[in-house]
Amino acid sequence: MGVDYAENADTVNAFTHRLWPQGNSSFSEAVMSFAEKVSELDFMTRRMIMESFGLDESYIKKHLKSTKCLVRLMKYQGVEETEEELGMEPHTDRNMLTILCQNDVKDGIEVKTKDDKHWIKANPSQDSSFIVLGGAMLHVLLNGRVLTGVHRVMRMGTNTRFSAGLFSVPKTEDLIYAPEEMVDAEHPRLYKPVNFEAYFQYTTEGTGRRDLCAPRTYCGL
Ligand SMILES: O=C(O)CCC(=O)C(=O)O
Ligand SMILES: [Fe+2]
Repeated sequence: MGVDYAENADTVNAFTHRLWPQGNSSFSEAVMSFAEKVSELDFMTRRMIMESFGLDESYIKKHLKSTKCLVRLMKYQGVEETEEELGMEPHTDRNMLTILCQNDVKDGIEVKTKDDKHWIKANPSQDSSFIVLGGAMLHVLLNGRVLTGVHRVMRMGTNTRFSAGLFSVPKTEDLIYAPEEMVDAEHPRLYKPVNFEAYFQYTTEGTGRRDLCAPRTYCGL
């Protein structure tokens, strides 16, 4: 399940109320506290990435204000000892940045190698580690300099895996495009300006649903 605008107490409480009409303040508080703390990590990570490409402070501040956070809570039932089943099909995330954490069930999320040949288990190095994935909009914004890894979730082992993710999602109607600083002779512009909602529709209901190279197909130059 997903809680949109998880940084906002009113929207979180409204979501909680739909599941527990009598209220469930510990659920609301857990979602808001997760959103607040993991958002800090999201902001810090995006800031570091952007600074490393020489984008200036005013651009970064404006960018960080242009996103909202979606918190998703996922459950993958365990399987029989010798079995292995797909829990979430291979995809790339559409948003800016995704930060995932999970319970102590180690195996689950897998990332495809760039040569498209192998799946690598992306096990967190320790319990307190997060998995960070670049989304399609960050890829477009940074003119392809941060990749959007193809990933999937496998169900293996008998234990149930839970994961929680914070997805920073554009909330702006403004078109998303790479600033001039990201474009030069070595890095020609790769994408046309893109409207996130339209891209979302295209990859949800349109022909882009299973397209693992959707940015290129949808807005590639
Ligand atoms: O559950 C996970 O670890 C991954 C979930 C995921 O990839 C997604 O929600 O986009
Ligand atoms: Fe994902």
